[in-house]
Amino acid sequence: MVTIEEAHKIIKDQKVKLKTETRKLENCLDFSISEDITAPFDMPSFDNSAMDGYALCGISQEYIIIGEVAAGDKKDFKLKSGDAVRIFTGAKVPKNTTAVMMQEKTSVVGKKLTLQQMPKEGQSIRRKGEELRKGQLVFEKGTTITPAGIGLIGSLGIQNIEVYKKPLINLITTGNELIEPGKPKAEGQIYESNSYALALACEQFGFKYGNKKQIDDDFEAIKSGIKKSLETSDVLILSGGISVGDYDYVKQALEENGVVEQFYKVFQKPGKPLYFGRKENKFVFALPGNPASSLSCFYVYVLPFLYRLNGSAKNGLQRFSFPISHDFKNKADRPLFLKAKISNNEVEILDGQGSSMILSMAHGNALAFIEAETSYNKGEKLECLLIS
Ligand SMILES: Nc1nc2c(c(=O)[nH]1)N[C@H]1C(S)=C(S)[C@@H](COP(=O)(O)OP(=O)(O)OC[C@H]3O[C@@H](n4cnc5c(N)ncnc54)[C@H](O)[C@@H]3O)O[C@H]1N2
Ligand code: MOO
Repeated sequence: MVTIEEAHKIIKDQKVKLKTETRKLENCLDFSISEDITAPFDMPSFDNSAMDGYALCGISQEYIIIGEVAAGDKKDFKLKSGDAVRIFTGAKVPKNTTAVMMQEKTSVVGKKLTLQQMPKEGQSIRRKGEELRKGQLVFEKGTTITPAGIGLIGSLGIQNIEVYKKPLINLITTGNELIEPGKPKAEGQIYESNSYALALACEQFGFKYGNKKQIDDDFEAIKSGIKKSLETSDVLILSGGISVGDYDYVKQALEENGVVEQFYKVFQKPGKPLYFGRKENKFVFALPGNPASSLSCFYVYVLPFLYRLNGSAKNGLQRFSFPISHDFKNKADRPLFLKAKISNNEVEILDGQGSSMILSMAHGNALAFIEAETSYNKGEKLECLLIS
């Protein structure tokens, strides 16, 4: 049995080989970049108008309109004092432009332009390089690409990005009692739900699983299922069959497949029988079968490791401390990850904390962490991991 800190350290200390690939801009969402991205040119790359209106030379109330420039035009006017040019948003401002005045503040008679207010120098001009300078660091290696990030990289004219490959993840659930949702349920059976929760937890954070398999509590079937799944996994996630019952075959089946235990059992609730192992560059998390235990262990241990394999600078769920909305005492000798709900800047520990109970997790949005044998008074701050 290891402590939570020891388990995290063992996971963190694993030597991993990160693989990279080149991906097209549009296929990079949630990938982590594997080399710094710098601006290839100033952005904007030329002074341009922020408004539809008139580019003006000199500060005055009246000007003569000498031409027009629209977005994308290559025309190159050189203004003299008193000149104005009709201009549109995004168009390159002519040389010697002092300011741009939006058209709503102007009136035009023939070629004569009259302003309703005096222009201010530089008004409504987006200056070359005001957002980014050529060579400036845009994204550090390890940054996860968001939609805005894709927009920014695209605006820099970059089409192919060097990213870390995502780990290949396979899922195996075990248990004779498990049947697929949608099928009729016999006495003693329950619907298999962990694979759905785990698969979508992967997807929520930008990871996809390759395949999922449901296997009965049969040693040979579990052993060969693991062998086959390992062939195509960087990370194999199992659920169930990892405790000490007569039909809990997962640990032995992993060992017989050459997986080497890195830790087994963590001093925590839920998720005590959590197992972590490795076979060369393949990693295995065997999560306890109880639905709340498997998902908590995914959030607390598997997710940070997936981020690591993904080359991401992130190391797990976001953590925040919130005042607790009621008194709470952890009477247990183990630290707890409690299903909790953050609302109105307070955290409430929800009813229904059993490891088999997923209702409170589904209604909540956080896991609150409490040390063993610790009390909290209403208003005291409690550390929470945000799950949604
Ligand atoms: N004698 C002991 N018994 C148990 C201990 C212990 O220390 N000594 N630990 C308990 C703890 S803590 C946990 S957690 C469970 C974990 O057991 P397993 O990982 O072997 O899980 P199973 O026995 O296969 O299943 C537990 C529970 O969860 C349901 N389950 C399993 N898989 C799924 C699934 N894919 N979808 C939905 N529900 C699932 C299963 O039906 C069981 O009710 O062991 C305790 N026992
Ligand atoms: O440690 Mo288990 O996950 O509580 O039921």
